[in-house]
This record gives sequence, structure tokens and C-alpha cells, in this order.
Amino acid sequence: MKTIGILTSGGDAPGMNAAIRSAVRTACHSAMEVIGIHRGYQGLLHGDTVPLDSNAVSCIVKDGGTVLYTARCQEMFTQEGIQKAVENARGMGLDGLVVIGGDGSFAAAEKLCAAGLPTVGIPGTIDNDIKCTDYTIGFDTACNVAVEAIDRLRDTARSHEKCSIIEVMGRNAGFLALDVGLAVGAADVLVPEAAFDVEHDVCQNILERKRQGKTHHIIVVSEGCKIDLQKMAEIIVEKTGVDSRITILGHIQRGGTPTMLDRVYAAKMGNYAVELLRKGIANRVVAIQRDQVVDFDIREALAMKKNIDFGLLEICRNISN
Ligand SMILES: Nc1ncnc2c1ncn2[C@@H]1O[C@H](COP(=O)(O)OP(=O)(O)OP(=O)(O)O)[C@@H](O)[C@H]1O
Ligand SMILES: O=P(O)(O)OC[C@H]1O[C@](O)(CO)[C@@H](O)[C@@H]1O
Ligand SMILES: [Mg+2]
Repeated sequence: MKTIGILTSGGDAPGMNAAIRSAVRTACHSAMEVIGIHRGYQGLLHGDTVPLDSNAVSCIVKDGGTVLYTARCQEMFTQEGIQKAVENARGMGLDGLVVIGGDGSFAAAEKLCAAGLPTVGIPGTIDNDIKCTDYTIGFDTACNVAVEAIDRLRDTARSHEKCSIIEVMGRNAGFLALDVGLAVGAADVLVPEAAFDVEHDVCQNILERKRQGKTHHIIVVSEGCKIDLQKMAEIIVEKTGVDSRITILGHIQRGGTPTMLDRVYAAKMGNYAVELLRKGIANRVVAIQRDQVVDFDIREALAMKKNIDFGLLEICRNISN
């Protein structure tokens, strides 16, 4: 391959820049040309590009967000959009494409592969919800941001002897909530993968904790639970007598300096993706399995199943009392 394109798509994730840098520099070492595509698939459809050489990616390794910008693009859900993207890629002289994004971005990448554009995916999403990989770029930073915020919330919850209900991101998956809940020593963690009842489970747990002398309670809720937090707070007050406050952490979890872990995985996976394309191997997804970088056929990768660690959820709940 002589010329490759690179884009970031879906929600931005800290470490995406480190992956871009690694991919670009790896390509440069093999005398490949790199074209950066702005705003994900939107840029592919509208020819919004920038040439990337080694200097263009200087000093971005430490920056959150993505220098290529990112977007969600409705047109890619249509066959016409996919065809146009492939034609545009050919028009740009691309022999291959690197897509850094989440499961949705990979679904589009799989369609591009099927339509004849050699593509390799790098998992980049704070949700860690891509089935074939143990790890997605951005997850560690997002967890650390949430942990720091919740530690602060604990200070005030403890001082006022309240229950603090905190919603963390994760879309439909509880990976972020579970690890964050464990790390902050939450009284309870609610994830979409495990059914719960506020009155019977959450309130009973708080009452039991009260009996044990606990005076404040941290409850981490995954956004995927799609629960009315205000209502939940009211039920807790009514059933347990503990005054409750809610906090939705929101987009703060996507920002900030990427942690070392995110930078290291990003560097490894950016390099690996370009090496695959250089060897003429495409239609793959790069992944981390047992700390090793591996790759999977993109279609097979999308069909895989990934679930939260229910054993860990149980441990988290057991050690809350
Ligand atoms: N089934 C699909 N078919 C074609 N294109 C898709 C599909 N799903 C997603 N895409 C494309 O990928 C883009 C990003 O997808 P999505 O919004 O799901 O984010 P993501 O890549 O999963 O990242 P994150 O979950 O971290 O935000 C979509 O806006 C769309 O352009
Ligand atoms: O950027 P938006 O459109 O608000 O999307 C938010 C979603 O993106 C993510 O931050 C990353 O997928 C999810 O956790 C969240 O559900
Ligand atoms: Mg996603």
C-alpha cells in the first residue's frame, strides 16, 4: 500500500491522538503517504482532508480529544453513503483506511470492507464495549476522571451524611460503571446487564448499611440503566430517610490528558494497524487480548459477545458492607 487514510469516528476518546501519531509515524517509516480525514465518515463523504506527515503529529501524544475532529454521520447508514465513501476514498488515491472509533464506527468499516475499501479498525471509545477486545483506547482515562470526581463527591456526601447517586457514561454497557464503582468503593453499582429494583435492592442495601453505622452512601449508576435518577433519589429518601443528591458526570469523562495506559495501548495499536495494511492485510480489527495486540476479521469481531464480569459485580457489592 502506498497511500492510506486515517479518521476518528463516534465519541472522542483520550488517546486517539496517540494512536493517530503512532499510525502516521509508522506509515512514514515505510514511505507510505497518509491522508488525515476530518470529522470521521462525514469528511470521507465530503472530501474534508489534510495531508499528514511526521511533523504534523508532533506533540499531540499528550492531548485529549482528536486533532482530526470526530462526528457521527447518518449518511453512512445508507447503501448510497457507503458507495459514495468508497468512491471518494478511491478518488483521494487511498489504498487503505484506518478507522479509530467504537462499535458503530466498526459497523461502518465492515460495510466499507465489503464494498471494496481495505480497512483496519482500532478500538477507541471510553465505553470499552467492543466485543473482540479486552480494552478500548480512552477507557482508562475516562475511569480515572470519574473516580476523581466521585472521590470529591464522597467528601461532601460524608460531611452531610447523604446518599450520592452518580451517573457515569457507557451508552448501553456497564463496563465503565463497574470498574469505577469498584475503584471508588461504591455502596452499590447499577449496570444495564444486571436487573435491579430500587426499593428492594438499593434501599434495602442502604438500610443494611445504616444498621452497620454507615452514614453516607455512594451509588454509581450506568447511563445504560436509563433510570430516572431524580425519582430514584426520592424513593431512597422516602424508604430509608437518607437525603439523596444526584450528579450526572456527562462529557467531562471524555476529556483530559490521556493516561499512560491509554497512550501505550494507542501507540501499540496504531503501529499494528498500519503494519497490517503495509503487509496487504485488511478488513481486520486490532484488539488487545491478555495484554497482547492481536487482530480479527472485522465481520467475526462484530459478531462476538462481550459481557461484564458478573463475578466482579458480586465482589463489588459484597465488599460494600
Ligand atoms: N450499523 C451501521 N452502519 C453504517 N454505519 C454505521 C453503523 N453504526 C454506526 N455507523 C457509523 O459510525 C458512526 C459512529 O457510530 P457511533 O455513534 O455508534 O459511535 P461509536 O463508533 O460506537 O463510538 P462511541 O460509542 O464511542 O461514541 C455513526 O455516526 C455512523 O456514521
Ligand atoms: O457525544 P454524545 O452524542 O453526547 O454521545 C454520548 C455517548 O457517547 C459516549 O460518550 C461514547 O460512546 C457514550 O458513553 C455516550 O452514551
Ligand atoms: Mg459505541
